[in-house]
Amino acid sequence: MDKLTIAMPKGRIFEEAYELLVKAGFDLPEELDDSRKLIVEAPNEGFRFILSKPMDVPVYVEHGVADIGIAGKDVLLEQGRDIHELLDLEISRCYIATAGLPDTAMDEMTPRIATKYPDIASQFFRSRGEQVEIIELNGSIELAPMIGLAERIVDIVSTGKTLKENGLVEYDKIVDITSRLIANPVSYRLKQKRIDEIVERLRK
Ligand SMILES: Nc1ncnc2c1ncn2[C@@H]1O[C@H](COP(=O)(O)OP(=O)(O)OP(=O)(O)O)[C@@H](O)[C@H]1O
Ligand SMILES: O=P(O)(O)OC[C@H]1O[C@H](OP(=O)(O)OP(=O)(O)O)[C@H](O)[C@@H]1O
Repeated sequence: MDKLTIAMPKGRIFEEAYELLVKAGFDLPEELDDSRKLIVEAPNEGFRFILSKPMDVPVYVEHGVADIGIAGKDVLLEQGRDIHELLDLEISRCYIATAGLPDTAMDEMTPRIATKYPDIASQFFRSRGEQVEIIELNGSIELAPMIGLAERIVDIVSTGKTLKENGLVEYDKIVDITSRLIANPVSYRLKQKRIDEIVERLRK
């Protein structure tokens, strides 16, 4: 049987995704959860896991070097890649929102928006007919309004703790986010039976 390659995101989605796979009864090697290896075999399942940055999971899947993978809906919306979304895993729940300093209007000619999600942010402001300048950052997005780099941010909110502790408030909720099981379209066609079995076990 052909080995199935599964792209797993490292970082905060990993723990919940790993737990979900264990709950679904998959026989996973301990080293998947407890090593620095980037390729981990699960011989009893006929799987091979590759461990990548969350933003890179859809890249591996789109190029077909991973058959399936787990990715945040935020990453899927931002990248708009040619992949199939198979299942909402309902893990790593959060949402994307605009936020900024309290009681501030966006009354500049072209307000600056700091974000890790330039596409989602542009689309949101375009849909409201507002012209903005997008400033792309890689993390600590909440810093931007505090230090005068931007009037608003577009970022993930989960507990709201980061906004609160930095004296920021939420303005608009843009979209709810959870992690999804995704597949390469060709892999899905060729290995549909095995992939559907995985989907069914995870759905339960
Ligand atoms: N606060 C949060 N609560 C729940 N899920 C989150 C939260 N922040 C991000 N996520 C989800 O987890 C994914 C990012 O995970 P993580 O923070 O580990 O990676 P990252 O942002 O690439 O971080 P780093 O670059 O520090 O590795 C996002 O795509 C999103 O779907
Ligand atoms: O609402 P909360 O529960 O506080 O979570 C939201 C924070 O979590 C994420 O940041 P992350 O920890 O990934 O840090 P980074 O943006 O600096 O990478 C996100 O970008 C927010 O800053």
